[in-house]
Amino acid sequence: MRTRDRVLVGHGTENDFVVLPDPDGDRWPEIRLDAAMVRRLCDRRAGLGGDGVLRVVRSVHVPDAPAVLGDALDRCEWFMDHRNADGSLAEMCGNGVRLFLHVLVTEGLLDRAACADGVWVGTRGGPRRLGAGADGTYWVDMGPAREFGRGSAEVAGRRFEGLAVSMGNPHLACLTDADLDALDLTAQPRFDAELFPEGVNVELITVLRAPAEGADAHIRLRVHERGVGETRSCGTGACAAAYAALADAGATAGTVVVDVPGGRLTVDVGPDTTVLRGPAVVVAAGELTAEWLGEPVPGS
Ligand SMILES: N[C@@H](CCC[C@H](N)C(=O)O)C(=O)O
Repeated sequence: MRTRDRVLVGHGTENDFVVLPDPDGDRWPEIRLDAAMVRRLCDRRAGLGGDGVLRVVRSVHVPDAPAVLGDALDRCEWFMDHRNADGSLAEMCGNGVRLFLHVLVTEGLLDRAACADGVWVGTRGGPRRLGAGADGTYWVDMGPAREFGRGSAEVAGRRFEGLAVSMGNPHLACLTDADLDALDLTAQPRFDAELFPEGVNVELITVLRAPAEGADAHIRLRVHERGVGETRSCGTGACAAAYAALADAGATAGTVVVDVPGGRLTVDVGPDTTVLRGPAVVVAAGELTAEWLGEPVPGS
């Protein structure tokens, strides 16, 4: 009988994840980590609860890694195999990838000193460089934001216009003067399926301090995530929102402080880079029980 499975729960600005260490790819193959298992793990009452699952696996054990990483496969020892809470795959996760690096360090799979200059990690959105800051936070360079038009979303009967931005995954970043606290984000926003054939993460953003020379811009956002629902934070959403706030002010670069319901992130937008910084926390570590897994219970 298989020994019980090690599992961790953690979060980045309260965007929370179930983390499954599977370095050699033999514990959680696709056939076992199917959509139904992801939904069970993320269930907040009958499972551990989370906005998604992160499988910590070496890239060589991920069947689709060569296709998504190409020549970068050699420099990406590790692969962040991310799933949304509904079981769907996502290309990228800005909060998850910081937690992923933190787990590599805390599980003894990577030396923290090795992250000082940055390490490459594989994702379905391509390779990403990330590292540990001296203050205990983590950073990730998402590469440049890619704008692909304007669109709109309907949230609780109200229409919001925004920029379509890819951070590897799709976003609609809507600047608004609406009272963010008063918005009901419980239902899936309606969106333009032609612009977003794979679905979209919708950010509603208010500008607290507009981008200006010599001072960081400051924005606040709420987000409805594809495959999850409203979450307390979204790292790629913060990057898309920072890009949209800068673009609205006619800027293409700058630092933007992003307040999310679960905390604070910082985004540095440069000509070819989007560097996201923020915390990552492991809350608990333990084992899944045979009882929950539906396997023979030892001693019974
Ligand atoms: N919370 C994440 C984004 C996770 C993926 C997203 N729901 C999608 O389907 O694109 C983040 O921190 O970026």
